Amino acid sequence: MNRDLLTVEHLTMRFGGLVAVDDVEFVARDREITAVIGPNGAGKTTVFNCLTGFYQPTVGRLTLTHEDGQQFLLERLEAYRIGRDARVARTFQNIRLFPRMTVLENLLVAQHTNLMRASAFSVAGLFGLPGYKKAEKKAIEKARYYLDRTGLTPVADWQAGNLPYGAQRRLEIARSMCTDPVLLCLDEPAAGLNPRESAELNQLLLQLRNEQDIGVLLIEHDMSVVMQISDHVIVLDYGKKIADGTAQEVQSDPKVIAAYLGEEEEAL
Ligand SMILES: Nc1ncnc2c1ncn2[C@@H]1O[C@H](COP(=O)(O)OP(=O)(O)OP(=O)(O)O)[C@@H](O)[C@H]1O
Repeated sequence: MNRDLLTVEHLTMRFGGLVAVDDVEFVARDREITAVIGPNGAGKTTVFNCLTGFYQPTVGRLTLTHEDGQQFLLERLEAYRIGRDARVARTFQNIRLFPRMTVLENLLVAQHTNLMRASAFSVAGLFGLPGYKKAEKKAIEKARYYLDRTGLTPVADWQAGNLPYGAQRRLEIARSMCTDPVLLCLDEPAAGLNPRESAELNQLLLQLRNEQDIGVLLIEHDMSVVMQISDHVIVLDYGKKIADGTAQEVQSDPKVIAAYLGEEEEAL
């Protein structure tokens, strides 16, 4: 079994009287795709917002463990440290690229922090430090690598905003990968994709899982994506976890079927 990457314990998020996430617990493993699913309003995005520092959970412990054993308690970190130090990357339901920059530029901007560090945060560093030249070369190599992995090399010089929708989604994933994440959180990556684009996305996510040392956490409504690529599925309903298992297991779970059909649980 792959090692535990993210451990979520007693995660609770209240907004006034509304309990959006209610004592949720799960584990996401390294080199696995873990899907978080559930009907509208189940609390999926709120879980992501707690993991990535947009919200401070009301209660809960979110432990991310790197391969070398170093642990990060995400609920105690500021959002920028969750990205930079704990190495959690995220995409959003709505595409958030720099539309007027080229595809390549989008991938280089993602590596801005590393480049600025190599320049010692100075103009002199930009022109004089050998470390900067090396970092710049590495950034370009990494961008080229992910252009290749995501099939975007032929459109590297296009403005990102002019790409077809499916390619924009792949670029968002490539951009996240350029920040060297150990955990990649994708919020509805298949939203708005046609069946062909959706199949390409499946291939890309499986390839990343197989080739990179990362865990993928996925919120997705498209069940063809969830069932085909997830190693592990967590189902939320009204903020509570109602199922946790393989795609096959949760698919046949009566509680999950009832939640999706809107039936009363007591009626089961
Ligand atoms: N900032 C907020 N303030 C108040 N209520 C919120 C806030 N964010 C989310 N909620 C509420 O929390 C509940 C869970 O919302 P959330 O967006 O996490 O669900 P979801 O499962 O991601 O839904 P969807 O599939 O529709 O995106 C909903 O009732 C929502 O209205």
